[in-house]
This record gives sequence, structure tokens and C-alpha cells, in this order.
Amino acid sequence: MDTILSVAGVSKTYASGQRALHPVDLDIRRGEIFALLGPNGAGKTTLISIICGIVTPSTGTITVMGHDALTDFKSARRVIGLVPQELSVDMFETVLATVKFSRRLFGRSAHDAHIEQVLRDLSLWDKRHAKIMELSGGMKRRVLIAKALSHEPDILFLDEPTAGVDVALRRDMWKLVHRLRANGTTIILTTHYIEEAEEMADRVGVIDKGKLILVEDKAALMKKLGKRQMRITLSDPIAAVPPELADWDVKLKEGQLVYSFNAEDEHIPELLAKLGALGVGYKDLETSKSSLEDIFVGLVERDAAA
Ligand SMILES: Nc1ncnc2c1ncn2[C@@H]1O[C@H](COP(=O)(O)OP(=O)(O)OP(=O)(O)O)[C@@H](O)[C@H]1O
Repeated sequence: MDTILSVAGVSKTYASGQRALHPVDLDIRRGEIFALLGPNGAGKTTLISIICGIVTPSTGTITVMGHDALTDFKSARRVIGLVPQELSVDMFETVLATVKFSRRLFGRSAHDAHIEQVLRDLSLWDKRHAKIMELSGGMKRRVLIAKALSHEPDILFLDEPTAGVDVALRRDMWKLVHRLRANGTTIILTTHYIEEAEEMADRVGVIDKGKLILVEDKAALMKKLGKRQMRITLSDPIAAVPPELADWDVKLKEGQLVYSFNAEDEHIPELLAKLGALGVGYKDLETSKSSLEDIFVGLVERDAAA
């Protein structure tokens, strides 16, 4: 595994005494999209801010492409792009000047072709001479992304990239993230929207009350914890689940037989054969799987009960 970013034993207690992060260990793989999921106040922004050098950790070390982010901050920060949650731009400046200025802040020489490409990718090229204050909320957000990409970072952090944006823009943002990844950028995003992690992430980390409670490949996570159901609409109503089906988790709900099973442990053909043998006719079958959202809620509840 090619690790691009390594977080070891990083914790944070703010001066107020607020413990925002318990020691976190996390390795990010080169080229992946990693989604950090967690409820409000879980510690997502704190973790990102520490990695990006905005907040000082209470303990731990961070290595970014071989650079120690605490002792060699400048080298580490140069390979990172950060899209913050909140707008941090000069409202009277133009889009083009804002993005070019960001590049210079990182000590990089001018590269107009790159800036043009970034603005075109974000559908901002036509607005390059507009002042930031003249843009819509969604466009302003895209300017933040353009700024973060101005110095050609290897790792891009997106803190709640689609909070408060409309559905169309959210989908555009997802496409952009996939495009960036295809060009080799490693992406770490925080989100409340499970749908977003489900759509985009290769791996998912769940953070709750300052603890990283799980890190897993998204597909494996969904397979391992995901429940499936098959709803069987019967040709003729039955009064109760036949006792011969006791080996299956089958319930009678609203005139349908509902079979629940783990993704890795399904016995649909056997169940259907059994129904045939029992003379129970059916006219429709429908299967569904639990979403990442169901899994996430279950995990956080389990953590709260622990
Ligand atoms: N500068 C600060 N001083 C004191 N406490 C802070 C500070 N910043 C954050 N906190 C506290 O640390 C905890 C974690 O906050 P953080 O912003 O990291 O959470 P988050 O997961 O990003 O939340 P959200 O999803 O709401 O953005 C919260 O209890 C918060 O109140």
C-alpha cells in the first residue's frame, strides 16, 4: 500500500478543556477518495485542521508525503489543498485574481494554463472577471475549490463540500471529485451526507465523539454490515408463516412474506423451492439492501451504548 498521509496518535484538547479528538491513527492511500463521516461536533474539522496545520495537536505526529507536518510545515502544506467550510475570500476581488493569488501564496510561479483549466473544470471561466460578491453561493463555493487547486496539490481536503448546495450542484461536485481522482489527486472529504460517502468514497472512516470508531473499504463495509431483504408478494393470502420456514428469518408483513438475510448468507433459491413444495404461490419478488445510512446509524448507536 502506498501511503501518502499518515496520522499517528493525534489527539486534541482545546484550551477550553474540550476534548475534541482522542488519539487517532489513520493512513491515507495515494489516489483514494476517503470519506470521514460523523455527526455534528464529532471532530472532523478538528482532524482536518490539524493535518493542514491550522490547529496544533495536543499529541501525535503527521507525515505528508514524507514531510513531518509539524516540524516541516511548509513542505507538507505545499502538497495539500484545503477547501474550508466557510467562505474565506475578498469579496471585492475578481475570480481570476483570487485564484492566481492563492497560487502565489504557495510560492509557485505563475501558470496561466493551469489556472484556466481549473476555472474551466469548475465552470467558472466565464465568470473569471466577476467580483466574488457578484457570484451565487454555489459559484462562491466553487471558487474555494479553485483556490485550493491553484497550486496543484497532491492531496485535496474538502470539508463538507456540499453542505447547503442544491442537488444539481452536489452532483456536479461529485463528478468533479471523480475527475480529480482520475487525474491522480488523493481526496479526503468530510460529510454528514451518507449518500455522498456512498456515492464517492473508496474508504470510509466513521468518527464519533472524537473517536475514529471504524475505517473500512466502503464496499466491504456495506457487504459486511449490510442487511438485505426480499419481499414476496403472495398469490393468495396466508394466515401465518408456515412452520416449515422456521430455518429462515421470514416474517409476514402486510400480506407479504419478508425474508431478511446477511449479504453473505443468502438462501433465496432454497426458500423459493420450499415455498413451491408447500404450495405457497407468489406473484412478485422484490429485494432491497440497507444503505450506508442504516449502517452508520447502527454504528453510532452501538458506540453510544458501549
Ligand atoms: N476552537 C475551538 N475551541 C474549543 N472547542 C472547539 C474549537 N473548535 C471545535 N471545538 C469543539 O471540538 C469538538 C469537535 O468540533 P469539530 O468542529 O471538529 O467537529 P465536526 O465533526 O467538524 O462538526 P461539524 O460537522 O458540526 O462541522 C466540538 O465539541 C467543538 O465544540
